[in-house]
Amino acid sequence: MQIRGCASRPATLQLLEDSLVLNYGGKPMHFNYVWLRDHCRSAASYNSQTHQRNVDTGGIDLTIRPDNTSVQDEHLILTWPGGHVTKYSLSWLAENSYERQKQSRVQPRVLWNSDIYKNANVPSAKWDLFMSSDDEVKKFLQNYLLYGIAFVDEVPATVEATEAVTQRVSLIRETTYGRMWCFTSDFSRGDSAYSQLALDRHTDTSYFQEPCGIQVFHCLKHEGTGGRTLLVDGFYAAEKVRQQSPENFDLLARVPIRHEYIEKSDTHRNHMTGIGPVLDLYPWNKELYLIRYNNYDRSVINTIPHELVQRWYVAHRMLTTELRRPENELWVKLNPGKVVFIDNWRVMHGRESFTGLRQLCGCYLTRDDVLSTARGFGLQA
Ligand SMILES: C[N+](C)(C)CCCC[C@H](N)C(=O)O
Ligand SMILES: O=C(O)CCC(=O)C(=O)O
Ligand SMILES: [Fe+2]
Repeated sequence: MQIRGCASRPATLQLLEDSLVLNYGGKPMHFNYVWLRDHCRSAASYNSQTHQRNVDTGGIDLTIRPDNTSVQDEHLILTWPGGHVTKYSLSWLAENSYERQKQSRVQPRVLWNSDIYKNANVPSAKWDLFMSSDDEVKKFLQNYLLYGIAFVDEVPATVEATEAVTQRVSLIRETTYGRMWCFTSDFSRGDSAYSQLALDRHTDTSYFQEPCGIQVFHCLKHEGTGGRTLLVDGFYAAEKVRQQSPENFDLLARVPIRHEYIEKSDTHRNHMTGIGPVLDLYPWNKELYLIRYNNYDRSVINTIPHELVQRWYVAHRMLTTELRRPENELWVKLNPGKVVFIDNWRVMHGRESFTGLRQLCGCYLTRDDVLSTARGFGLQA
């Protein structure tokens, strides 16, 4: 069937056994009949006020086929057995087709090494404007989404002000470390973060089944030396592995690894485990969306046979080599006033060893809420 309207682009339809092929805008797209009934946007099938489905999917005949199919005025019109009519705009179908999804990215990003990030001259937000202007928050979030890190400067050096900054973009994710936490090297918790030791690049809470989405740091005080913060774009490194060795990349994406946090003290008892691959990808477009990399908290590997163990270590080494390239390291001294937001699903953090009193406060944020705020500003997230 070939249909040509005056202002419309040509569209052709081909009816198959359980699906139809729509050729529109030069690309063939396949739509399954059950899918087409299930996604019907008619008032009876879909509540456009609440954006919720009314159709009882469980009641759709799995061998359903439309009695009649046509394209008119840039719309696909289907008449189903029983008379129900479904109307889709061709642009909606194109937008929501698998073929389109497969080609597009969920999250546009700028992958960086130290030079790329520095040359981009990404501005920091300023406390005053950040607290009063939605436009400033929007710009901040755009940078955060692209780079996986973003800064707010001139923030009063208090826990309250730090909390207020985070409330502009998300909800705080309370964990065993508290809601807002403030810590020094006092070993108050059974973890090396509470020491003066250097910490190699890592992601936090890899021992959660869903690692925290965002980490916020604000150094309220440091009377001593060292203590700089290290930031490394894990996705930049992972993509280098993908280029060099698709097999290694694939292994890191397939082999499940356990991380663990065990704390037994007079005041705290915790035993957390999370299981997942080092690299998590969306299956349909192979886009990377999460990296779990914490050599301190990685637990026993006993879920794979020995030949795979050897191959996994080789792949892990390749990733580690990329992560450790000096040109990929961004070092910043977090002075009081500078708040950093870190995408804990993407960007690794670490720190230099230090002397003296160093007080760091911050919190974790829920990823869903940060992304929701971003979408509210019209950003792609
Ligand atoms: C940030 N804060 C100090 C509260 C917690 C640190 C958690 C440290 C843990 N090894 C991890 O990497 O998850
Ligand atoms: O002390 C720091 O700068 C960061 C320590 C750390 O990795 C953490 O708290 O998660
Ligand atoms: Fe950490």
